[in-house]
Amino acid sequence: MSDRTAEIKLSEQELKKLAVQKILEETKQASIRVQHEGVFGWLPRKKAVNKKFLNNTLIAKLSDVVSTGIMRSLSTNTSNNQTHLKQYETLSLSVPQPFVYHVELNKPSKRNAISHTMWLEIKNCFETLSEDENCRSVVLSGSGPFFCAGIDLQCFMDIGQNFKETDDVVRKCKTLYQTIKLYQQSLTAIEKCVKPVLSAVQGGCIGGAISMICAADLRYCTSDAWFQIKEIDIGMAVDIGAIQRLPKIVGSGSLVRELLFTGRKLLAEEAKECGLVSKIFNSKEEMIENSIKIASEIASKSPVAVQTCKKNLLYSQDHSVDDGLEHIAILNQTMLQSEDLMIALMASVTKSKESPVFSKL
Ligand SMILES: CC/C=C\C=C\CC(=O)SCCNC(=O)CCNC(=O)[C@H](O)C(C)(C)COP(=O)(O)OP(=O)(O)OC[C@H]1O[C@@H](n2cnc3c(N)ncnc32)[C@H](O)[C@@H]1OP(=O)(O)O
Repeated sequence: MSDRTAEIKLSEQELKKLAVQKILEETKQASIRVQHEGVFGWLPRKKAVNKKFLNNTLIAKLSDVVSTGIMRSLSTNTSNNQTHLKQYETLSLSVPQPFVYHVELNKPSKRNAISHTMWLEIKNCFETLSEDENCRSVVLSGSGPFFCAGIDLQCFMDIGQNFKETDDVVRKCKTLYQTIKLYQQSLTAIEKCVKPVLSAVQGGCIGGAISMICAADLRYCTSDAWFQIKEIDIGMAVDIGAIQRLPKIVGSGSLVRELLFTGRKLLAEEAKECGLVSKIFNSKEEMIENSIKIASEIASKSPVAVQTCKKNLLYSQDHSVDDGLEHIAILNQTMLQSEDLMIALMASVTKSKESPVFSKL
């Protein structure tokens, strides 16, 4: 037996002795605890958690994930402004901040009234932005002094023109049904866009434009803004979303009915009071600047977290609390495994002054 083996044997014996001593000591302590706590006193006591140690371990473990995440982000985060922007006839698109898209209804000479082309382009635009990994939030506004005058009245003329092609009621119904469904889908594309949509209203917001902003996530306006569910004055019931969405936004069924049945104007202050808008600004410039700022803050957060919030908000809107909870549990069993969680957690734990960088989604 070498000296070295003897040395180890000796320390093993020593270790055994120490272990026995430790067990006896713990047993003695436990027997004292049993007198006060009953049978649970036999359970060994856990040492107090060393928070600093935990913190450091967490940081060390996460830094690997983060550095690979950041590297991947850096390699894909080409300047957002260079992204090829889709061209539309009735909408104007810009990217005022990284990952923030600004969609403007762009027919100011017609008070941004929604023509057939604009209905189609809104649908296409928001479906595209929902998929676009360069987009994380959207500001929706109207160019010129007026947000939107509702449906372009020419649409009704066009429908009338189509009617001339047949006398048959079923065929006429088909034309109308398809048109209504298309316009509904156009605004639903705003609601279903997984990137939060902030609507910003200046001047008037009439008829179909109210249904439009009801499909957005956030609503702001200027102090000169007014809102009017004008459909009643043109002899029709709203059929593109305000009846379904407005009561869930303002809460007062009485007010919603008053606005629907009378078509009276709702001014900015009252719109804020009832919850239709959450902020009022003094001017359009201030409103757009602040909307972009808030959109930019949203864009700085984990896209996984933001998009999951929006999906679950949307789902929960039309389901029971239990169903909504099940939906988020199923979503988050996947989302919580994303690198985004680690990256955000790391920035939070280290109180980093730099915003965390997330990969595109
Ligand atoms: C299947 C059905 C689906 C959806 C249905 C939706 C229903 C609705 O949206 S109901 C609401 C319909 N909209 C209106 O009734 C608004 C009518 N317009 C106005 O009341 C006013 O024009 C105004 C919006 C209050 C603006 O007034 P002002 O600033 O004084 O400008 P004007 O000189 O009146 O208008 C400038 C220019 O814009 C044209 N225009 C305005 N609104 C519409 C519109 N909705 N459709 C088509 N064109 C509109 C107006 O004709 C003027 O055009 P010019 O060529 O300069 O004459």
